[in-house]
Amino acid sequence: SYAIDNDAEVTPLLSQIQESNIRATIEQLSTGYKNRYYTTSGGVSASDQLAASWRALAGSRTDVTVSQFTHPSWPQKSVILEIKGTTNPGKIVVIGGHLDSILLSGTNENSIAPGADDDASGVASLQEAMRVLLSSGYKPKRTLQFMAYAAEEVGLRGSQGIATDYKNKGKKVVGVLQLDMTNYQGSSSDITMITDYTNSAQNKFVKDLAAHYLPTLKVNEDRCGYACSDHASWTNKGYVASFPFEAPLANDNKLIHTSNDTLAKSGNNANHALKFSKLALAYLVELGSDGK
Ligand SMILES: N[C@H](Cc1ccc(I)cc1)C(=O)NO
Ligand SMILES: [Zn+2]
Ligand SMILES: [Zn+2]
Repeated sequence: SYAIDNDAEVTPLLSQIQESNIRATIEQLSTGYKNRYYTTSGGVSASDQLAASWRALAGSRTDVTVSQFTHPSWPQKSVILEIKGTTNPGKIVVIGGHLDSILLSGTNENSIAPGADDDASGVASLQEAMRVLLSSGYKPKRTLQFMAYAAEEVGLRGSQGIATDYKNKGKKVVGVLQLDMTNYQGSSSDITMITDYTNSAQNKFVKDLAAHYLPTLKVNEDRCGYACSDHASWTNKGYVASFPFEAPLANDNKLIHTSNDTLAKSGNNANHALKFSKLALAYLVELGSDGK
């Protein structure tokens, strides 16, 4: 069962989450490259530059490491930042989003695929939670891992490679949260919990976290109908995963996978992504602070 009993730590950290930082990261990722496709120079550079910026956020903390996960059959690497747990480092809490972008019409070296919502928004949301946890000096009991997956758009391939590796090595991942598309508010609801290819007990925990820490937010649920993002890679390997999404299926961002998936289409702000960044921080601290 999931306890929600770390208000003393979570509440002050939540107030440090800033929309302007999330917006800046979405801007950088969606305009800094023509595309972030898993086989192009833009896709490779985006991975390398994200690793560099996460290393900068890590600063001099000796309990933090940044690595790139090499995938043998394509050039874009996934990026992983780890904050090692203090008393229970063998238990791992994972939060992820995907780094790559795509054009439905086909993607080559010069394609314009900004992927601002899909999924710069998810990476930016988790990165802002990471920044606050790192700069505050917060030390989790369990290990926290932040992941920017490669090659999600071409079959959840980066997360599948990582989840398979973790399973083969018997790594104890206690929970996974996926952030894919967090910044387009297609409906009046704030957070839509995806119920297929996810874990119902953890989904309830995430809903309870929203009710406890973000009580003004409207939370509902919906199905994807297929393995629609990286949470499915973890679920398929027997891990516990949840996927809070930007809107019900019927109201999701219709501009994804086109050259019009830009920050401008979300009002040039990250107000919606801000909610997911706060939810992510609450998830990481509540699950990361458990001694067992
Ligand atoms: N198909 C997914 C986006 C997506 C995810 C959930 C729902 I509901 C609708 C759409 C994708 O492109 N992920 O990169
Ligand atoms: Zn996506
Ligand atoms: Zn997509």
